[in-house]
Amino acid sequence: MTTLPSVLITGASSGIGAVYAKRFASRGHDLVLVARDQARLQTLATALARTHQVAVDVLPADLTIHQELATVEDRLRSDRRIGILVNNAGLPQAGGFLQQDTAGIDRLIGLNITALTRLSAAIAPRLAEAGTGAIINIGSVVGLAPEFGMTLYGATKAYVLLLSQGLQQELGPKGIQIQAVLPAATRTAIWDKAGIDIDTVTDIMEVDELVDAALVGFDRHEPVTIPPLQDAAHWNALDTARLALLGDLDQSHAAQRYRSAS
Ligand SMILES: NC(=O)C1=CN([C@@H]2O[C@H](COP(=O)(O)OP(=O)(O)OC[C@H]3O[C@@H](n4cnc5c(N)ncnc54)[C@H](OP(=O)(O)O)[C@@H]3O)[C@@H](O)[C@H]2O)C=CC1
Ligand SMILES: CC(=O)[C@H](N)C(=O)O
Repeated sequence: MTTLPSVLITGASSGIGAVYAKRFASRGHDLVLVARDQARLQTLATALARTHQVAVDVLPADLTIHQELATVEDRLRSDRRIGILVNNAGLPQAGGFLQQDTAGIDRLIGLNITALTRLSAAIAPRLAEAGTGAIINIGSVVGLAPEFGMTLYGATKAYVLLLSQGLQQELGPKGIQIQAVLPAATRTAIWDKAGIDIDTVTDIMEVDELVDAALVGFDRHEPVTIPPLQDAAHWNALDTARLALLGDLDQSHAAQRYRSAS
């Protein structure tokens, strides 16, 4: 029996989540796999259990349906073996902002924001009490790039980054490791769901390379890991500029440029 924490991975039926499942299984962690496609989850679970001699549970759930989300929250609250949550399930945006309908907006925000937040909130108190554990949130470089024309999706990923950074501040001192992972274009089924022909994407990372790099960042306890970013100095400069901006805020007076001339 393993003494390592179990890992609950959302969106484990394909792409990035399925590779996280393989990697954590190969490290000897028991798993709980969440997604809608029970058959795919079961096939993966059987293969991983056989290959790595770990226990793999399948917990099918549509995380945009509140009752099904609640089942996963209950599992995170009650199963004390689960010490790592990988918030990976996510939907892309098909079309521009004018093409979004209300049901689609609800679904995208429901999965990319609400489910990720509620699952984090479900596990965090138990991890804080234990003084150990980790939450990995999968964001996207699109969350840094309003220029990419995926405004709604990008906004959900900007939320993932800010939530993760806030949780680092709040929960880091309580012993919980928080990592935001920001992939760029990665070869998975998400492109098809976004209505984009993957063959038209010229620079694309293979999913194994993406997850292996993200896990290097995890093992180094990086708060933010951006596998495709070649020079980490760019991220550091952005963060330094952000802190300088905060230091320049005067809450009591408007800046001179906004004061009337009279
Ligand atoms: N691939 C890329 O280029 C990039 C991806 N990302 C992010 O990586 C994460 C994983 O995406 P990726 O692996 O690429 O895409 P995939 O489409 O391959 O995987 C998405 C996963 O989410 C699950 N999922 C979708 N909808 C729901 C739902 N309603 N409830 C529960 N699970 C759901 C899917 O399973 P099922 O259908 O069985 O429910 C699937 O396992 C996402 O958050 C995405 O935004 C970030 C940057 C780049
Ligand atoms: C299809 C996409 O937008 C991709 N998931 C990304 O985040 O780059």
